[in-house]
Amino acid sequence: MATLAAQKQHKVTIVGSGNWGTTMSKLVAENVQANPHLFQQTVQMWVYEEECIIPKGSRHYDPSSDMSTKPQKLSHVINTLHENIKYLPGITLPSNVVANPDLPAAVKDSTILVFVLPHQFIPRVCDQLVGHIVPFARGICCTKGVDVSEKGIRLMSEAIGMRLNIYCGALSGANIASEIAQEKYSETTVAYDPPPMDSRHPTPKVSPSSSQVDLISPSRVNPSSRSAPLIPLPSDYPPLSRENIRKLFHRPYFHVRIVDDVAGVSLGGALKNIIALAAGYVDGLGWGDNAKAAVMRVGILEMVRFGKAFFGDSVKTGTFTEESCGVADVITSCMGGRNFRCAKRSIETGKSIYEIEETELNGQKLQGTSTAHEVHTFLKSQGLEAEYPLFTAVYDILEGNVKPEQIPELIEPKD
Ligand SMILES: NC(=O)c1ccc[n+]([C@@H]2O[C@H](COP(=O)([O-])OP(=O)(O)OC[C@H]3O[C@@H](n4cnc5c(N)ncnc54)[C@H](O)[C@@H]3O)[C@@H](O)[C@H]2O)c1
Ligand SMILES: O=P(O)(O)OC[C@H](O)CO
Repeated sequence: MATLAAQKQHKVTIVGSGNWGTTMSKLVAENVQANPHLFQQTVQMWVYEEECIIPKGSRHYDPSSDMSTKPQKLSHVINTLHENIKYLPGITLPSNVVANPDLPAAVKDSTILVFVLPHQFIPRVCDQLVGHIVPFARGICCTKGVDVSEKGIRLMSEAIGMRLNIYCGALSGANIASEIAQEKYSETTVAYDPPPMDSRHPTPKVSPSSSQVDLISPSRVNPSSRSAPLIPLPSDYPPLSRENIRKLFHRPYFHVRIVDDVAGVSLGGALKNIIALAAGYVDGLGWGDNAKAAVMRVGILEMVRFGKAFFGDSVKTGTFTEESCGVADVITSCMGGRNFRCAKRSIETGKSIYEIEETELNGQKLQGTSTAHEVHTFLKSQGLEAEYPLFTAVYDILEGNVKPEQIPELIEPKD
């Protein structure tokens, strides 16, 4: 009788430990416990090390303890208290989350790398990862942003995939981290279109109602732009099929829908942050919900136009209009996201949004401000600023070239 080859389990590392990074670590750690045949039981969480002190309002505050009186390494505090007191206070992390400030050690032998850093840090962190990851690792990018350079525009998943020569999918949705950390129901979209070599078993249907889940098409990350061909996953690991990737993220409170449109999912997450700034501006002016809905409508149209214009036919309109990563993320971000809140506060207080970010976010980072600049740089290089009046208006507001009160005239179609 034939014996089955001994199966290894995938080691998972979360690269990032901010508000979303820590939430991701929590839900992934719960899922590896639920799937011990697929995943190793410890989830490494890379921490960009800093010193912190337990604040007075924390449930862990104890004036007789060093942690409450002397600055401590954040990674040490997380591993001792099982709580990220700085970026996700009040949430207990499973004990199988291990905070690790040593990047090469955190990713050593990991076959699944989940990237959850603010997008401005991705290129430098990827440079530090070169030579330290297994060559057959696969990535999932949960970062919302784009990578703009003199060469043009790339998705963050592409920036990761090309730098590390790995396949990288994307996860994005209407996902305000603090709600998910409290296990309140939400949906997300995972774009995972794995190389055929990863799906040794037939890919099961994920949701019969989705028109997109059955499609297996070539990777959107152009393999020719890699320095070498993708390295197949060794056969003693479970296949990294869509279903197994889904098992890593899906929770009873975090519902995953899988699509194959990596570009659409990534662009939805990046561009909605510009729209959320516009929504914050009009709300800060006291213009109410109709005005917010107007900038959301125009923003969604620009998002679709942008995707189709610069990422080709692989981008599906439905990704923006039907999935959590599109319209739903625009809505949630324009109601309660940090970009929305900080833009609104900047109008209400007369302070710059950068000052609000610095003084009110306790180290958390806005993505919309830099994305507005990056998208503008790219559009200008194409001579197409006028085709994207809302994105351009937000850039001009940030630069002080126009006032938020001018948004209606700026986004009005020109004959
Ligand atoms: N927070 C959310 O609700 C949420 C939800 C979905 C997606 N996202 C996306 O996830 C990504 C990460 O956001 P977040 O909310 O986890 O982070 P955050 O804004 O809460 O925290 C900032 C993080 O950046 C780290 N950092 C600071 N300087 C650094 C450096 N030089 N190099 C590397 N890291 C550094 C900090 O240690 C911290 O972990 C963003 O792209 C964001 O848009 C966030
Ligand atoms: O708080 P924001 O504005 O970074 O948005 C958070 C998430 O992206 C919402 O889905």
